[in-house]
Amino acid sequence: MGRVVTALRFENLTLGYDRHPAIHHLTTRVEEGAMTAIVGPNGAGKSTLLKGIVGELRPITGRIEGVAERIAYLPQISEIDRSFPVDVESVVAMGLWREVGAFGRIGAAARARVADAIAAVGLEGLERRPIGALSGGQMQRVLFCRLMLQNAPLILLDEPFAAVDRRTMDDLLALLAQWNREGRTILAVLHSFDEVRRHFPTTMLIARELIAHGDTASVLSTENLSRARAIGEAFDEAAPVCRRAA
Ligand SMILES: Nc1ncnc2c1ncn2[C@@H]1O[C@H](COP(=O)(O)OP(=O)(O)OP(=O)(O)O)[C@@H](O)[C@H]1O
Repeated sequence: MGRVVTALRFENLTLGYDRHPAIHHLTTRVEEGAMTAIVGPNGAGKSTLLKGIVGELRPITGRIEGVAERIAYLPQISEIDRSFPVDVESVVAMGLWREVGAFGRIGAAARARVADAIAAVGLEGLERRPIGALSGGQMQRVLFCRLMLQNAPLILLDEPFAAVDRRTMDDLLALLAQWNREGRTILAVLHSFDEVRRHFPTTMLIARELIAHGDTASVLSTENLSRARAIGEAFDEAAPVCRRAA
């Protein structure tokens, strides 16, 4: 057995908006090199959890430990502005900004890496196309390509296969598996249990709180899923701030 190292530790973590908790009292850990799906009903707090990990949201209570210095984060596609007049190659090259700086010139070696990454996601020939003129699947390939260049040990993805065709999803799942084999930790918010069961060995099921976290087959039990559904349905958006002891 290899050494098991904790990548992320959540300690009594509560995250929310205007002090109103979206997810509360989460205590669990994600091991380094895990390939974990985050699932739960609509409004369960899945996107909120990713925002907490990247530091877009500060904990209301509790903490997150072990966050890698470099995180590659793919937000929901709806949060990405595609009207910005920029082409495929430029968006992909942004994946190198940590290495070359925001306004740095890209040298020949970096340019070759960008070209290789574009080829790896099957987008050769589209380098100069404005991102506003891409299909949903092509755009998601561009974003995965940028993630690839970020070369981060921790990769967070929020519904990466929404609005993509079957072929693109299979190609992108293969990329995720490859990144995971390279030792990267992957956390992905997903809705399709088929993909979760087939490709993600571990799953975290949340519904405003942690329902279960562990090996995918046990987490996605009928009992756990109906508990998650019941908590999701019972949640009162107008409820007062949580009173449970911290
Ligand atoms: N910017 C915000 N301001 C206020 N409340 C928010 C904000 N973003 C999310 N929420 C609320 O926080 C709760 C959790 O939302 P979140 O987006 O994390 O859920 P989710 O599990 O990702 O849902 P879905 O599967 O529908 O994308 C919801 O009640 C939502 O209305």
